[in-house]
Amino acid sequence: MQPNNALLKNTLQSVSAQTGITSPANPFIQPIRNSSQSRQHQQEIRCPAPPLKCKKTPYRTFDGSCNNLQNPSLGVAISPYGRLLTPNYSDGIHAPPVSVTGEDLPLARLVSLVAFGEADIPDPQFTLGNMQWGQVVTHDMSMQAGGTQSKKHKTRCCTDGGKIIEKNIAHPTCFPILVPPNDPAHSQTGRECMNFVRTLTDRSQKCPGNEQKLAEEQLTVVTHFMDMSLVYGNSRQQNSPLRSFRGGRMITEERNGAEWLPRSNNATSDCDVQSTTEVCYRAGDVRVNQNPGLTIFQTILLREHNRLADALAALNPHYDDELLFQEARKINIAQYQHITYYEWLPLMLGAENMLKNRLIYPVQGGRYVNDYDPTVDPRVLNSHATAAFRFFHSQIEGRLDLISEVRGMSGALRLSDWLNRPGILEVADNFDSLTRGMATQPEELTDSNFDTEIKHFLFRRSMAFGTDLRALDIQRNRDHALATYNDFREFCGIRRASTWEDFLDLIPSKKVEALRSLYRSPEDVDLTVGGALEVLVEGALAGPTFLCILTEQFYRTRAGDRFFFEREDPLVGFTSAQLNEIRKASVARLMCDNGNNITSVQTQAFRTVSANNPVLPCTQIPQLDIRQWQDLSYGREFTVTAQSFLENVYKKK
Ligand code: HEM
Repeated sequence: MQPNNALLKNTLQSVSAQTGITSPANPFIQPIRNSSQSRQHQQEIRCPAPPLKCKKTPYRTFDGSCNNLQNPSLGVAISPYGRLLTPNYSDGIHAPPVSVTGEDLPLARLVSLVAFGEADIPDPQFTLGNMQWGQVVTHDMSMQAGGTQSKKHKTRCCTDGGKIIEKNIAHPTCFPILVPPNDPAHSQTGRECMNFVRTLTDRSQKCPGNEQKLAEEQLTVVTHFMDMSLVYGNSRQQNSPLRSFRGGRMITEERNGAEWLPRSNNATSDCDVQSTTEVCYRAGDVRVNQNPGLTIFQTILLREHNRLADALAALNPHYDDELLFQEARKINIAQYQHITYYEWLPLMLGAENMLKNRLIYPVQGGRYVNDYDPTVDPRVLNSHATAAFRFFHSQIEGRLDLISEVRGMSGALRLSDWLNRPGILEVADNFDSLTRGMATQPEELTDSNFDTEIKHFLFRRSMAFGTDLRALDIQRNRDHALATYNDFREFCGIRRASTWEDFLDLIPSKKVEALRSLYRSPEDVDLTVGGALEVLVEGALAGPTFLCILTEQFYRTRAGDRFFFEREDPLVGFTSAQLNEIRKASVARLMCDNGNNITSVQTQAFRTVSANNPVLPCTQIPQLDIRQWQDLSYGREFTVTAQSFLENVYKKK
């Protein structure tokens, strides 16, 4: 079956027409500050040894160790993803899956072109901020080892001219995405190959536990917990260079009256900058610069930390830097977990579904929820990170609107012009205009369409075309050898299909026809593909199979986290009065408090503006009252350290 050329031509034309939209000239003029930081970029990927001893402390470790006291390594940075089902390697250990007939699976790029559309349909209910928060949660929870994501990978599986490098001379981790003949985009430039490097595994990195030749498990290099590791880093070594060690603050750089993320000391390797003076940032996560919306949220969350640290310092001048830092971090993470579980996830997974499956509880005020269960495995599931959660790539919009305080549109950016080039945020009013844009512009409808900007132009770096995120997702599914769509249907209690017609219970007939034209058997359909073609469950933004995986993941992420913010635990929890304040947090409040000069936003910023959700002055958006953190249990004459604070916690019990 031939891909639909006409459709692509139309969309290509409309995208190139967008190039005319405001694309501010290269504006980045700040001198580089030399620092000895951002060592995480050269970090070697080695599985850590288990911690020798876990300390009793109210605070999380940076690397996620000692969250589970019975198994202190569970969920630590640089460890394997979890699995729900046995991997589907064709050799049982390492080789990507093939068809049940023994033949190759259809090319990932062909599947992307034939099974997925690229229609531009704005979502009537949800804003671009909804999509963007999802990427924040993603980056907090996982990052496949060895991936550079936005930066050009050092391992080349294709020549720069787009030809395949022969298997016998290519790097063993190469698994290039082959471009089908007549590809509507790449046939125009003769590209035959898109780079793809396989994820590093417990076996490739010689991690303890897989000395026998067992099936490989891919490694994720960030902590599995929802702990804002993207802001604070995934180890003490990553965290230290991000801290100012004064007043509990993280390092920021002040320019033009605003606080910005600190600059990377190697802009040319960390970003796709066009000059060495162009701004490129560093943060707890190396993906920080990937796209403007992501960098905005990273900045907002960093500014929020410093805002909280300053407020705590004013309230408790006897606290030392470490205590201020850890308390601000604890509040920041709690607010973020609250927003994620009570404001964001209900839109994605459906509030009723979440209540039913104990992902949220109908609690208010300062009431605790004591559902921590040390037997729950908190690790990020491979099927979640590699298939189900990536379905929300469908929400990405290729055009970013610049919106003024009175909610007028003053311009727009083309996404592929600004990937890995964050300096655009420091130009004029762009930071606030794009933040308001995230609260105003609709995201793309969550469906089987993926924006041309990510399907044909991703990371194009001034070239005519780039790579294809949908094809990357499909190839990654095979790299990680996820069990098939049919296997996951069965796992989720849905009838296993034995004929193509059996898929009609969840997938529209046109899409089943597309699958039939691509795959040799219903048994071959990749999870990433089948799951993304299902009709959405009422009230949620995923079909039944993905909803089952996502629900399982977010149950584990809360019930398996000893530090989850709703716990009553006197050591790691909050007082009831403090919990009541945490529950006032919202993404709207974060935008109000941490924009450069944002003075109004709607209360539910993940939802589009409407009569029920009007833009309001920030003064009307509920706000946490930091006075609940005033600590009067010490005399003011001496400095309170994290250690003496802890001793006091014990004394009180
Ligand atoms: C403009 C926005 C975004 C861009 C450009 C983007 C791009 C990418 C890229 C390039 C990868 C790695 C692909 C690979 O090599 O396998 C990736 C991985 C991923 N993305 Fe996105 N993404 C965006 C937004 C989102 C959103 C909104 C979500 C979910 C709500 C999401 C979820 C994921 C997940 C779960 C992964 C795998 C993470 C891991 O390594 O374990 N992304 N994305």
